[in-house]
Amino acid sequence: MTYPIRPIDESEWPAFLRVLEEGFGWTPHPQQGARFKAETEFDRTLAAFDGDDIAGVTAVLSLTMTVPGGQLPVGGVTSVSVLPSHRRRGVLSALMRRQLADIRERGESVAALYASEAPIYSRYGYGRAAHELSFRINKHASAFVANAPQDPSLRLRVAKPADVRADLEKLFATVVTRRPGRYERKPHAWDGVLADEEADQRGAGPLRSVLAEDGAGVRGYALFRIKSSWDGNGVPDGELKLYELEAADPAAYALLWRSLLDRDLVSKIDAGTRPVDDPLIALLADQRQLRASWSDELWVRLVEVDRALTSRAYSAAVDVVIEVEDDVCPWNARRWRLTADPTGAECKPVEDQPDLTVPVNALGSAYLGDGLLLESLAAGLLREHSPGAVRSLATALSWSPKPWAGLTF
Ligand SMILES: CC(=O)SCCNC(=O)CCNC(=O)[C@H](O)C(C)(C)COP(=O)(O)OP(=O)(O)OC[C@H]1O[C@@H](n2cnc3c(N)ncnc32)[C@H](O)[C@@H]1OP(=O)(O)O
Repeated sequence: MTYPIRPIDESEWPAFLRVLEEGFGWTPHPQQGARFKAETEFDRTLAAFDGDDIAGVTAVLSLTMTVPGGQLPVGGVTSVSVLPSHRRRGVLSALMRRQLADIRERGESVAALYASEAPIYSRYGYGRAAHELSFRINKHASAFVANAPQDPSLRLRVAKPADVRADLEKLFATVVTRRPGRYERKPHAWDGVLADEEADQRGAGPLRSVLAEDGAGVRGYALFRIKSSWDGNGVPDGELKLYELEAADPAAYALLWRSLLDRDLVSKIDAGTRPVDDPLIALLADQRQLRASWSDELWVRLVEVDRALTSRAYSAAVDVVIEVEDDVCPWNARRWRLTADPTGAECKPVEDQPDLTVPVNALGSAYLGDGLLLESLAAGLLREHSPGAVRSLATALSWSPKPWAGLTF
């Protein structure tokens, strides 16, 4: 069976939303639904129709994402859902193929997404490109190393987040270009970050902020909620749930963490998503106390391999012929010679013998600099024809800091 696919217009939003609600088993509260609609780019939605009814949906957000050495327009794939009555009939596959063709036509060479489940997207050429750590720290075991940075000119300011939105936006704009995977926030995204209706609080009180600043301005901020409680013996046992901690420099970063870890009446700090190379790991005297858990974060798809590979910077020189396997975007499936060094890159179609053969999702997983090509080689998922070719490409593609988006889209 085929299901005709087209973008929806605004009048079809309730039907589009219903498919998302059914797929995710989720009901947005009215303000959440309004924010969601406001950030939807209707000309970038797609719906698969069964007669007059929508059976499956997806959408793209036009993101400006940091990649190694710069920023790039990236198709941020979101809102993927197929009605439970229509699952496993190829609706998602049809939507994904059409969406990738649209993204290419739009001129974006890279697509990215957050996956609800890890097994879904590699078949469409997406690779696991960034990871996150969650920390669950006991305040009483959170001492810093003796040489943690300190800056006496820094002071803390407690403020209602909505009152300091301009400061938060300004600081965020200075840090967003520093780490691959981060993307610029539009006003709707900030509305979501700062949303504070009771349903957003989930029993953990209002959104709070603390800023680190000096005479010249704000150098960092943290956004969090506190769920206060006392145990049966009357000992304070509050929990601080951290949403964001951004800082322009190490001293502001250390001060903000210290202010959270030392918070009175709090015994546990739950940091839901942090980068895998979070400087807090080095600051803590006892890293085991992070009680970290690890998960995939962003998935990346090279929609046009050559343009994507020439749109980022390289850590080292490389000259390899890559044979790319790609069933979903056949224009990528050929041999490419990548010649790159820290001053620039060129990627040309060639007929030469390949140095390595890679599925396109392996390139996506290496694109933001996480160094995952060597992991794929060790797992037997790549074919190396010239010894050392994978290591050479992996070294050139690797980047510091490690990729992390930090906010679901
Ligand atoms: C970026 C985001 O928005 S992530 C959100 C994704 N959405 C959800 O998780 C909501 C709940 N789930 C759903 O709506 C649906 O199950 C979807 C969208 C995940 C899949 O839609 P379907 O139309 O059933 O997928 P489709 O029939 O095209 O499946 C294609 C292939 O993927 C496989 N597949 C689909 N979903 C999954 C899954 N969750 N886990 C493992 N394999 C899957 C199918 O088995 C099929 O494999 P095959 O080609 O070897 O037969």
